[in-house]
Formats: sequence, C-alpha cells, structure tokens
Amino acid sequence: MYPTQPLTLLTAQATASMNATNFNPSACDLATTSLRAVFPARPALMALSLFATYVLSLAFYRLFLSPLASIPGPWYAAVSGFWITTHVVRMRQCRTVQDLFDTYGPIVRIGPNKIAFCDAGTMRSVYCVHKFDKSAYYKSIITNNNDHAMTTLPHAEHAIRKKSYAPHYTPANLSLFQPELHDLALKLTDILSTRPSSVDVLDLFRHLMIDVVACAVFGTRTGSLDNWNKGTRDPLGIAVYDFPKRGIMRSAVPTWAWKLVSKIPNARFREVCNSDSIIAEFVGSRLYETRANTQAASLTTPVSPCFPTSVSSALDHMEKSDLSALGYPNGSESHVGDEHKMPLIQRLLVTKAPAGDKDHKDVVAIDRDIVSEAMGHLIAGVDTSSTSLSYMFWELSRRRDVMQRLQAEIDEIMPDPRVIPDASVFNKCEYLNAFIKESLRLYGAAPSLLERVVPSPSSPSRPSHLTKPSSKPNSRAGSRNTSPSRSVSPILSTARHEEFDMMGYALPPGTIVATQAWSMHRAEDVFPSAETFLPERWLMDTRAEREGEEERLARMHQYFMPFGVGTRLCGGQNLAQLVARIVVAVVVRNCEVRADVRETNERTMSMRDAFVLFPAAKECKLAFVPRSQ
Ligand code: HEM
Repeated sequence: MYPTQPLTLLTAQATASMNATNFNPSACDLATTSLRAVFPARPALMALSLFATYVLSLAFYRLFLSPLASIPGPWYAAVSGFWITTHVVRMRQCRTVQDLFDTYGPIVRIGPNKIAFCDAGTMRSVYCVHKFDKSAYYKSIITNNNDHAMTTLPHAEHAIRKKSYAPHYTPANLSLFQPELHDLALKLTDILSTRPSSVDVLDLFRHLMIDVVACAVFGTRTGSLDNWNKGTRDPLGIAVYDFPKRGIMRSAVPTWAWKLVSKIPNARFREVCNSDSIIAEFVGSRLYETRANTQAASLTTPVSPCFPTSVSSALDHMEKSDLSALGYPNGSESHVGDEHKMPLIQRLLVTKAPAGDKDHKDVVAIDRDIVSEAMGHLIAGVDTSSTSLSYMFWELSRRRDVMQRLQAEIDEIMPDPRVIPDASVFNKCEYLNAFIKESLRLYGAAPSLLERVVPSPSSPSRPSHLTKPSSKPNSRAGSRNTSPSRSVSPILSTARHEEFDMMGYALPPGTIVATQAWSMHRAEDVFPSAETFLPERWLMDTRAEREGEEERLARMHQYFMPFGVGTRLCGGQNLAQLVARIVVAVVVRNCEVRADVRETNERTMSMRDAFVLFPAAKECKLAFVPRSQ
C-alpha cells in the first residue's frame, strides 16, 4: 500500500503541473533537450536517478507523511524494514525490541508498517477482545504444503480448526496418557543417572519430546529416547530439528527456484530440504494405520461406547455412518464420565472424516489436512518444550537453594522415587508450580513478537463494534498516554471507520501490531528485579497483607504470556506443563544436577531467538548424579 503512494503523489503532481501550464510542444522539446543535457544518452543513469527519487520520496513519505509517522521509534526503523531484519538475522530481535521500549516507551514503530507495544490492556484488546488475524509471517512454518492451526491466519477459519483439536488437550483427556509419560520420565532418569559424564540435555529432551508428542498425537512409540541412548540415528528427530531451518530457506527462495535448490547434491543439505516430506511421510503412515485399525476393529470387536465428555461433544455432529465406519459408536451412545483413550490423529479422523462414499478428492484433501495439523503439533511441541526444560535444569544446576526447596517438596509427595504421583498431586505442589512459572517467565521458549494485523472495514474478521465513525484522519486519535503505567487498559476504539486507536495513536488497516512475552515478562513494575530467577515471587507472602498480595499476583498473571494469549493460545500448553511437572519432579527426586562452568555458563546459555528461543551454544551440557535415597 505505502510504496505506491509517493509515486501516485508524484504522478498526480506532474499531471497537475502539466494541466496548469498551457501544454506547448516546444516547451516539451525544451524539457527533453535539457534532460538529455543532464543525462547525455545514459538511460542507466536516468533509471538510477528515477529510482533514487522513488526511494527518497518513499523514505520521506514513511518518515513524515505516513499515518504511523507520529509513533515513537528510531527513524531508520520507520524508513525501512532492513534495520529490524538485521536483528532478526542476528537472532536478537527480542532484546532489540526491549531496548526500544526502554528508550521510547510502551509503543514503538519497529518497521515502516509494524508497531510493537508492551501493555497488558492493549494486549487483551488485540488478542482477546478484537482477535485480530495473524500476519503472513506465520506462513513460513506451513507443513506439507498445507495450513495447520498455527499458520491459519484468519480468526474465523482458525476457530473451526481449533474446535477439532482442542478437546484433546484438556487436562482430563491428557491424564489418560500419564502411564506413557511416567514410563518415559523414568526411562529419562535412568539414562541420566547412568551417564558417567555430562550430557547435552537440549538434544536429549528433544528426543524425549518426540516420544511424548508421538504418543499423544499419533498413539505410537517412536523410540526416539532409546535411539538417543544407543547412539542410533533417529531420522524423525533429525527432521524435526531441521524443519525450522528449512522454513527459513523456503521463505527466502521463490517457489520456482526451490525445486532446483533442494536438488543441490549435498546429502545433509538435501536432508534439511526434505525434512518436511520426511515428517509428512511418517505422519501419513500413522494416519493410514489408524484408519485401517479403526475400520478393522469395527468389523471384529464390539466397540464399547466409551468416550470422555470432550470427545462426545466433538462427536455430536457426526453422522452415524461416519462413526461406525471408523469403528466408533455414534455420539448418542456415549455418555459422560466414560473414558476412551485415543490419539489426536484418531480424533481428527473422527471429526473430519467424510461419510461413507465421499469423493476421492475430499478424502485426499482431508487426509492432507490431518497430516499437516498433526505435523504442526509435532513441530510446535518439540523444540519449545525441550528448550524450556533445558533452562529449568540449568537454573537448578546453579541454584542450590532452589534445588533444595524443590527436592524437599517432591520428596514428600514421592516417597518411592520410582512411583510417580497423579497429575492432581502435582497441581497442588506450590513450589514446583512456582518454579515452572518462573522458568517460563524468563525462559519461555516462544518469547517473540506475536504478529497480528489491524483489519480492514471489509474484513470478515473485523468485529462490527469497531467500525464507529468519528474523528480526523492521519492524526493521533487522542492524547497519548505518556505514562508508562501498565495498569491502564486502553480499550481499542475506532478513530475513523478504518482506523484503530492503539494507546492514543490511530493505526490504519493493514498495520502489523505485536507484543512479545520477552518484554511483558520483564516489566520491572510488575516483576521487580525482573532478570533474577525468583520462584518465590509466584507464592503468596503470608507476612504481607492478603489483599495486596492477591493484587500483586493477579497483576503478574495479567502480564504472563509464555503460551501466547487469547484465541490463538498454545494448543499444547496443558501437555507442556504436565510434562514439565513430571520430568522436573522425577529427575530432582532421583538426581542432583551439576554444570561444569567450562562447558555450560552464562555465555553458552545466553538466549537467542528465532521465534523460538535457544541457547547461544545450541547445546546445554549438564551432569546428573544419582541421589542417595
Ligand atoms: C514450553 C512449551 C511451549 C511453549 C512455550 C509454547 C508456546 C506457544 C505460543 C506462544 C503459541 C502461540 C503463537 C501465536 O500466538 O502466534 C503456541 C501455539 C501453539 N502451540 Fe505451543 N508451546 C509449547 C508447547 C507446545 C506443545 C507441547 C504443543 C503440542 C504438542 C504445542 C502446540 C501448539 C499449537 C498447536 C499452537 C497453535 C495454536 C493455535 O493457533 O490454535 N505447543 N505455542
């Protein structure tokens, strides 16, 4: 939109001036002659100066005339997206945006068309109340050439997807997978306590998470943890690790060139390029197995009418023929309180599979959709959880006080170090939960800008109550709240029928707006000594006045967004938290954690961000010593 505007302006001005003077061919000849005098037979020079004029006028427009011109921020960020891109490439965007907040206040222009803000009220408005669509940025993590929940940009389309998978991740449904999670946690502890030297837990936890997600999503054991332990190559693990790199390359290379690039004769490079198809092949096989098994089961075994509440509601709209073809009883036969464990992929088949003799094309499209959705969960769940777990254990290795307090609490609820309590017991462990929250505050694995787009008046996602006509165009919508106080809750209202008032500034449709957990979690007035790891901050101080304490904790929760916020909240957050509780509890019950500062220290663990967080050294080496029981 913006790039064309200065040119249009220039053309309009040129036409106007031609109309204003009586057009005279001899004057025109004169102009051509003088142009020739300046650019004697040098079309390249002429093109160059036209281009320079275009660039300068564009910069001038963005800096002084754009509707975003009055928003604070460095001039070079307003002029071009190049500056912020350099920080993205250096994997330091989160810190850079934080520096801008420190310098310019809670709303900053970080690109010609991009605004970052750090304010709890505005965050709620954008993500929860008005539910702006996601920006095209998310398309870089598309899987299997198809959308999944994370990459579906329009809010309305996303809501349909979410409905199909969300019941799977309720705490009640996830609790059915506890036996497998307990097995994996004990296997992990055995591996850790028998290693004579330090291990790279980032890599180890990645393998653990592949097993975890595979069990909850595909209902299968991939043996990734075993492969890691035996030093066997793990193709799925490698593909999941490679996928983000492929995404970056894929978004940088045009589609026509991608086929050539992915044929570059280097085995490792081709493996990275093919990571998407390797994962798709694995997930596709699981889907066909699941369908075959459920169809066979319907013919051989009388199926018990057992679905948990959440599943029965998902089944309500299914036709009887759909359900029986897949081996399930129809929705009316299921009843509340029954429990039937099914992996996500099976659930998606139930909710998305077409009735009996649907067109082959429909089946192919639905299968592709299920495969991409399941792949999306694998990609979203593995690196995020393994990074967070790695930082948790790194903190434990250097904070004896935290480790001791945690061990005291866990020893109480786990008298037998090999018997893991139910999730409901962990939910009541105050210090364990405070420890996990504090870890997610400082080391939440997705601390980056969650980009959304100000909708246009015609957008189907645009809430109707946001189209009230009012004040002047191209001006600030009202006086800016210059106070950095984050307790203000600036409800978005419309300045003109196509503009939004964000913290006193009118933003036109198409503006990209975002906040980042990195900054929300480091707001000093909400989290005093924000850079210090203090699990205690999440506990009620019994010596202080109760009302004040409740207010303090509520405010911290308003700013706490490690899993995002609003309708696009992390789909797997309950699984991530369940796994974190089990793994932390089992490991601290069985082992002490140590770090050799020569291999793991502040420098190697310094945070880098490429949407997902990771340590600078891309590894986290820790040693685990069995505790004397
Ligand atoms: C510590 C671990 C995790 C963190 C910090 C995390 C963080 C996030 C964040 C911040 C988002 C929102 C992105 C946005 O608004 O743009 C998100 C989305 C998502 N995450 Fe997670 N995640 C974690 C683990 C998992 C796990 C274990 C799974 C599943 C197995 C998962 C599945 C998803 C899905 C499906 C979405 C897209 C949700 C939607 O738009 O419907 N995540 N995650």
